[in-house]
Parts: sequence; structure tokens; C-alpha cells
Amino acid sequence: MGSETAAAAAATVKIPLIDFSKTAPLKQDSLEWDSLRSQVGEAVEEYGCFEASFDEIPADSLSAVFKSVKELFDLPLETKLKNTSKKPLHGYVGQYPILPLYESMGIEDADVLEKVEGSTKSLWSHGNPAFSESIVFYTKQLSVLDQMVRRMIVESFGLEEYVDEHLNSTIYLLRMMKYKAAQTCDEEQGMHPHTDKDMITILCQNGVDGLEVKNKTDGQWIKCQFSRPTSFIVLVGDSLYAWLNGRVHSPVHRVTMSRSETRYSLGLFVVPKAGYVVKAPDEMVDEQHPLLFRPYDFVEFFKFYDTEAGQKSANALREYCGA
Ligand SMILES: O=C(O)CCC(=O)C(=O)O
Ligand SMILES: [Fe+2]
Repeated sequence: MGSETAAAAAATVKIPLIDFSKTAPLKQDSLEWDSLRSQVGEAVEEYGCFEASFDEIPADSLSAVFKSVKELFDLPLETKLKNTSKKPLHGYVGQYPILPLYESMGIEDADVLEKVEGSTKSLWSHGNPAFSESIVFYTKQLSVLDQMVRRMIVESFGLEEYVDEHLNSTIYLLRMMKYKAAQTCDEEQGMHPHTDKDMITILCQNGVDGLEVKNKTDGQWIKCQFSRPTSFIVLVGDSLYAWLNGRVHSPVHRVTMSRSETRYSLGLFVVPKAGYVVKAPDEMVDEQHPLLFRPYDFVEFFKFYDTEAGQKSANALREYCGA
């Protein structure tokens, strides 16, 4: 293949689209379940991600969430800075000279109304019920997709007996992101290349593209399309990679802004609970698959990731607890 043809072929590589919308309510052990499970299993091994079409959040609820997110970022900077957290990357993040387009805000336990209301009180003195309700509804609906996807992944590695333990080992951290439009005609970095540290992340955007995933096979950047209004991108994080002892791929991804429109995105980060030790089940370790990581407490690892050494490391998890 000539280099131009190869470049054109690389440019058209797409991450798999998996349709969860036609089968709700989806029954375990049905033919549909088995078919989706094999598509999910293949996608997380080959790409570490896929686009999920999932209809359980009506279009007007999605618009309400993005309206709330815009309202939040329109608050004065001094107000946003009040949303602090002792945990790294949980409160307001922004104003980084190296990432001038980027701002984000996290809400832990975003499926629990009282928790979300607690966070909003630091931003709006009387709270903001419409904001809290739209965030909780969004998180609860999307948790259905999360639970289905993780159950399928765990089953596809023959780990049925670990399903409940695994599903109960996590909480939901919702991060709302704003990327200002590119200031020049060139492509500008919205977020630097990284892997997520959690179990999985489910992303949604306001119609403005920018997410790119590095292809495992040829290292080319694949532009992620949210091809339907109800599309979400599901990404494997390093903790699922570690728990499955390398059987799935945790993809490097980044955000590139090339348009004159502001991008808003929502990331539902499925994060191991405080005190939960990520340890690969014995079934995942054998001669062909020696143990990759020593068991680790996610919260402690995340603290390391937030240090200068962790941020500089090309592979923070390997540096922290590589076996
Ligand atoms: O905004 C996006 O689409 C991606 C954000 C992301 O990768 C992250 O917050 O880890
Ligand atoms: Fe990410």
C-alpha cells in the first residue's frame, strides 16, 4: 500500500459501534445478551473502547444535563474554585497554562441526590435542584449501561462468580468538562494523551467532536464519532486492565480541538471504592499470563498519580505497583 493509501485507510478506522438500544430490557442469558457480550469482549480486547448506542436517557434529559453543565461553567471562577476536594481530580480543575482550553469539575457519588446537593451548595448558596436532579438522573440511567457492560466483560473471561464482588467494588465519579473552542485555525490540545486510571469511563459530548483514541495495532489516532444523539463512548481504564491481568486494552486517548465551538463532555468514571484492593483473580494468572501488578489500593495509587513523579511517568500504574 502506498503511503497516501495507508494514511487514508488509517483515517477511516472506526471504533466498534455496539447497539444496546433495541434490546432493553435486556435479559441475561438471552441470545441478544450473548451476542452483545461477544461484541463487547472483542472490542475491549482489540480497541479498549467502543461506541454504545443506549436510549435510556431521553434527548430532552440529555439537553437538560448539558444546559446544567454550561450553567456551572458560566459561574465566576472564584465560585467554581470553591468546589474543592481533598482527593485529586475530584473538585474543580482548570487554569493550567499547559492546557488553556480545559476546565473540569467532579462530583463523587453522582447517583446519590444528597451528595450532589452537597456539592451544589458550595456553588449556588441555595443549591440548584434542577441541576442536582438532572445529574442524578443521568448518572442513574447510565449506571445501567455500566453494570451491563462490566457484567458482560467479567462473564466473557469466565469469571461469573466474581460479578457481584466486582460490580459492588466501585462508585461513580462524574466529571463535567469544558473545552474552549480552538483559538487559532490549527488543531489545539484540549487534553493531553493519557490512559484512565479507573475501571471504565463512559463519555458523552454536546455534539462537538474532539476525542481521539490511539489504535493499539498501528499507533494511529482514531477520531471518535458519537454517531447517534444517544451515543456514548465506553473506555477501559487501567484498573480493569490490572484486575483482568492485561486481558483487555486500556487505550491512550486525548482531546484535540479544531473547531470554533465550545465542547462540553461528561465522563462517568467508575472508580474503585476507598479501601478496595485491586487484585487479579487467580484464574487470570498462569504461565502465559504472569501477574502484571501487585495488589493495590486504588485511592493510594491515585494519590501517587497526582504527584509530580506520577504525572511525569509514562505508565504510572506500572511504576507504582508493577510486579
Ligand atoms: O472529554 C473527553 O471526551 C475525554 C476526557 C478524558 O479523557 C478524561 O477526562 O479522562
Ligand atoms: Fe480520559
